[in-house]
Amino acid sequence: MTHLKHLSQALPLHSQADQCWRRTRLTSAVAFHLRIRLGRRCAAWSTSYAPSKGVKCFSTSQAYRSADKTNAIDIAFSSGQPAELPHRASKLLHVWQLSNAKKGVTRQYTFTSFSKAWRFMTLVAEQCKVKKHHPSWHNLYNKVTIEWTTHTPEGLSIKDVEMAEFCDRTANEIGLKG
Ligand SMILES: C[C@H](O)[C@H](O)[C@H]1CNC2=NC(N)=NC(=O)C2=N1
Repeated sequence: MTHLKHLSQALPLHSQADQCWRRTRLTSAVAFHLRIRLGRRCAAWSTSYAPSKGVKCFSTSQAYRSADKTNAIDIAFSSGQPAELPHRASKLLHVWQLSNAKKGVTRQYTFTSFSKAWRFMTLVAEQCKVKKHHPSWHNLYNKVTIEWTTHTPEGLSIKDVEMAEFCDRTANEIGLKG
């Protein structure tokens, strides 16, 4: 390495300046290129698969790829769903858990009384009639456990996500314990 230092020192002054100018141009061109690439990736990541909590714009392509895989592949979506489904589904996952071989989502609500749990179930049942979509659920006193999945086309569909969002809104309006 030392001989390189000697070589550059031996170069005429205008040649050293030229080298320096080239290096500067190269560095800023690379930086610009990286900013564009990473910027695009982060934009794609945040609009398609980013979870609502803990969204991170990863600065390396490796981290981006693994994060992308985790969120895109870990849910078994039904076929023929709208483009916004992965994003809306991933937003649920801070309170819902994947179930049924990752083809469904499940959540347990705890209310302060049986009558609040029953009111919740009544409102959800009314919405099931509207959407023609029905849960698998269980009630024990003030607790309701509910699971959404789609049998045809098999997987997690937009109807499951819409119903899960409806459940969260309704439960919050009624008021949860704690
Ligand atoms: C014919 C009728 O629309 C279907 O059987 C509906 C009824 N409710 C449903 N509910 C759920 N959760 N998944 C379905 O695939 C489903 N299918």
